[in-house]
Formats: sequence, C-alpha cells, structure tokens
Amino acid sequence: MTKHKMNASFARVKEEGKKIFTAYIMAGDGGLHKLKEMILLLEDAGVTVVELGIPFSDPVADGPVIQEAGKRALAEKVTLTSVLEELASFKNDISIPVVIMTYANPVFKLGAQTFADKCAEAGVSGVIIPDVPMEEEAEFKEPLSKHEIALIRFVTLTSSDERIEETVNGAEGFIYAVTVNGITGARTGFAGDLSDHLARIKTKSPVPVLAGFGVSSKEQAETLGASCDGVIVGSKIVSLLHEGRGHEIKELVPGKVGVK
Ligand SMILES: O=P(O)(O)OC[C@@H](O)[C@@H](O)c1c[nH]c2ccccc12
Repeated sequence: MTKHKMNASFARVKEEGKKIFTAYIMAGDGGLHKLKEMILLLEDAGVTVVELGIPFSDPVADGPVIQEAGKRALAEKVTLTSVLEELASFKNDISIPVVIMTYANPVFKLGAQTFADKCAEAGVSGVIIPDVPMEEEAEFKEPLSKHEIALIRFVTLTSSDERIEETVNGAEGFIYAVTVNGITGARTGFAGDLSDHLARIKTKSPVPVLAGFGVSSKEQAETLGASCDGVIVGSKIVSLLHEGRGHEIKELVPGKVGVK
C-alpha cells in the first residue's frame, strides 16, 4: 500500500503511454455502503487514482456540486472515521490507489497521529488537506511520513517562481496544480497562459504534476494533460455518479497520448 502503490500506478500509466487521471468522489454520497462499488467502477473506467472526499460542514474551496454532495453525505452521518473504517474493510478488494481529501478540522478532532494510523490501516496512499499551507504542514506530515503516506501540496496560478520552487522541493506523491482562481466546479475555458504555467511547474517538479479545477471533458483532459502529467476531475464525476450515469465516466478518460 502507501505512496509506493501510487507511484507504481503512475509508472505503469507512463509506460502505457497514457496520462494520469484522478477522479474525485465524495465519500458517502448515496450511502457509505456504495463506496466500494463506486471505487470499483472508477477502477474499471481506467482511472489512475481515487481522490476520496470527506464531507465537511464548512467546505470553503468546494463549488456547488461538491457542496451538495457533501450535504447528502453528512445527512447519511458519514464521518472521517467511518470512511476510513469502511475503506479498511475492503482495501484488499481494490487495486486502485486512494488519496483522502479532507479539511483540517476533522483531522484536528481525531488527532493527527490517529488520523495517520487509520489512513495506514485503510491502505491510503496520500492525503490532501487544502486549508493547510506548506508552512503549517509539519504536524500532519510527520505521522503520515512514518506510514509512508504522501501529503500532497498545491501550486496555484498566483504562485511565484520562488514559491513553486519551495513547493516542489521535497514534494511527495504529486503536485496539485490548481488551474483557476476560485472554487471547484466546471468551467468553459482556462487562462491562455495556463499551458505555460503547467509546463513550468513540470520542469521543476520531481513528482508528477496534475491539473485540477474545472476539468469536465475528455478534450480538456487531453489539452491540459499535454502540458503536465495528467488531470484531476471532481464535480463532473460527482454529478455523473449522482445522476446514475457512472457508466459514462470511462468516456472522460483519455487513452494513449496522440490516439483518439
Ligand atoms: O470539481 P472540479 O472543478 O473538477 O475540481 C476538482 C476538485 O473538486 C477536487 O479535487 C476537490 C474537491 N474539494 C476540494 C477542495 C480543495 C481542493 C480540491 C478539491
């Protein structure tokens, strides 16, 4: 398990001449008993990594689609602990690496050490905590490092070159390159210089660079993926699953680079 499992998946994708495709889902949307089935569906669709969101009452970076999914999951009484325990119960039945995405508050409540231990028991490869800046990551990172679980860092459009260097230096798992200024959710277009920005991060980063926020089609995934190592798709996947259209997810995943 651990981050090595995720790194092995990244290496495989590269060997196959493809780009990394990370799918975000909200744990417990539709009930926690659906989680295994949802993850297996993503695995079958050709997704490389699952980013598993934990519902939270005050999701400051989430757009409307993910906020609604979070409300549905909270109504099912889903918590960080119940998600990690559910994941632990079927970890041997899934082969796709899982990254947990949670705000800092639920981790504080549980305690950073207990959180890391439970992630390890659940076979988690990485953790994303969007409201913890790099300067404050140490107390989360240390217990996770002991279990060889990656703590993922963000680069934003407004990051200076100096900031990018600091961020990629010692980065683990992958770099989450945010493609827009704002919250999550589908967008129709991106800034004209986004490809240059992604390519610049990629030349500096020792780990794969994945572009996320506003990616909702295979074409966008291909275009952005051409300048980095792949993409992260959230709101579109959450909507398809909620509408019972999970079988369409595979249509979002690009095939071999250059082959349509
Ligand atoms: O939904 P989008 O626009 O496809 O973006 C991915 C995003 O949803 C997912 O990675 C995510 C969900 N909540 C977050 C909070 C912060 C950063 C990232 C996220």
